[in-house]
Amino acid sequence: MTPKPITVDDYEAYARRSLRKSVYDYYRSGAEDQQTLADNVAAFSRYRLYPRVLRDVSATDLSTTILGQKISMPICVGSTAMQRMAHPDGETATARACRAVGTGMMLSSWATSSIEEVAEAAPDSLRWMQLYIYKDRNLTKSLVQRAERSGYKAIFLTVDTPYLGRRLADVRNKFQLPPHLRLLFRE
Ligand SMILES: Cc1cc2nc3c(=O)[nH]c(=O)nc-3n(C[C@H](O)[C@H](O)[C@H](O)COP(=O)(O)O)c2cc1C
Repeated sequence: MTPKPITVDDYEAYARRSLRKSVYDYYRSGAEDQQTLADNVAAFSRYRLYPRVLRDVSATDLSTTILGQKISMPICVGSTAMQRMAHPDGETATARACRAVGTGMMLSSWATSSIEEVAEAAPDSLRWMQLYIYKDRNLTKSLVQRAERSGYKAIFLTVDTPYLGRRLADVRNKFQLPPHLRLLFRE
């Protein structure tokens, strides 16, 4: 039996074994030659945790606040599109997981679950909405209004997508969203 994944690398290996190649490649790839992706991974590997010894550790606490909301640790889930390609529950499962550990989740504008579905799956969770500005300003406005009505606490505006990065793995795989799924803004 394959052991339960423990580290991020274990989960990546598990995903590689479990997902269709085009889906796995979509989740794991960066743009062009992926130099920024490699730089980001290298930057994270330079972080060091300094141990502080001979202190009172009887009640340790990683909690902090973000935009006035308390979270259990300084880690949240950023916007990542099309999560139902990995599991039928998709973004609703991510929202439940974030609630279970007491942190926040940013719902992608390219989510494969609706704004309302995610809110209903984890009603008292901390949720934000990531927004692209569409040429159709009424569509953009209606996404903001739906997020507000469903209790999302903030809008995160993504500004680097007038042109999408060219993701070579997706070009090679002729990546397409599986036909049984729809993007949130196309409902
Ligand atoms: C598979 C995947 C999907 C993503 N989807 C979105 C998205 O829908 N909207 C968005 O603003 N950013 C999206 N991003 C960008 C991430 O939110 C994040 O900004 C980026 O991955 C850099 O952070 P990292 O170095 O922690 O990966 C996506 C990233 C990945 C890897």
